[in-house]
Amino acid sequence: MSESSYRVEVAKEQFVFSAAHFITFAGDICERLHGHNYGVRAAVEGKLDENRYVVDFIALRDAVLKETQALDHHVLLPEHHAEIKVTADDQETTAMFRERRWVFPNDDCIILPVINTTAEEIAGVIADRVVEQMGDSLGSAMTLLEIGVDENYGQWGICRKSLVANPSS
Ligand SMILES: Nc1nc2c(c(=O)[nH]1)N=C([C@H](O)[C@H](O)COP(=O)(O)OP(=O)(O)OP(=O)(O)O)CN2
Repeated sequence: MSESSYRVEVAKEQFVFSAAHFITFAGDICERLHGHNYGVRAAVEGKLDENRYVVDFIALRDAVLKETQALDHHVLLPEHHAEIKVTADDQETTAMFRERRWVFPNDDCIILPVINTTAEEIAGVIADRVVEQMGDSLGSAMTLLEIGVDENYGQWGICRKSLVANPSS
């Protein structure tokens, strides 16, 4: 008999956040600061539990919504970029790339544990935070969490996180 696996997806209208960022690409090209109306979606795969669902999609929805809203109306900066150096004093956050410098009030910024604030990396951060937030409600029957981040109405970066073999990776 073949084994079944199941997938739950949440893709709600409220899963949007507006944020500013800039990335580097092609080695040393650094974008100008700009913004996106990002979209987010999430999926969990696994077997059915005793409720006959993979995960309560209300719990998944609420966790994704919380992490989405946390990013709204912020400047997203990378913590681990080799050349974009981000520092903060008690009032202002400064990002530097070679001779260029951007200064923001601290409250306007979120420094993400990423190398580049691409849609893929933002998806990875949201995935980690959703796993952390959901804790035990992501039961052992679940095998995969997938988070998608859309930068521009159809340009998705996706992170797939295994929930069994090595949940912390
Ligand atoms: N795989 C990825 N590719 C690109 C990413 C990314 O996160 N993952 N990001 C970018 C840039 O952030 C770029 O700014 C994308 O913005 P977008 O507005 O879509 O690009 P355009 O310059 O074409 O903007 P228009 O508004 O459509 O003119 C690039 N690649």
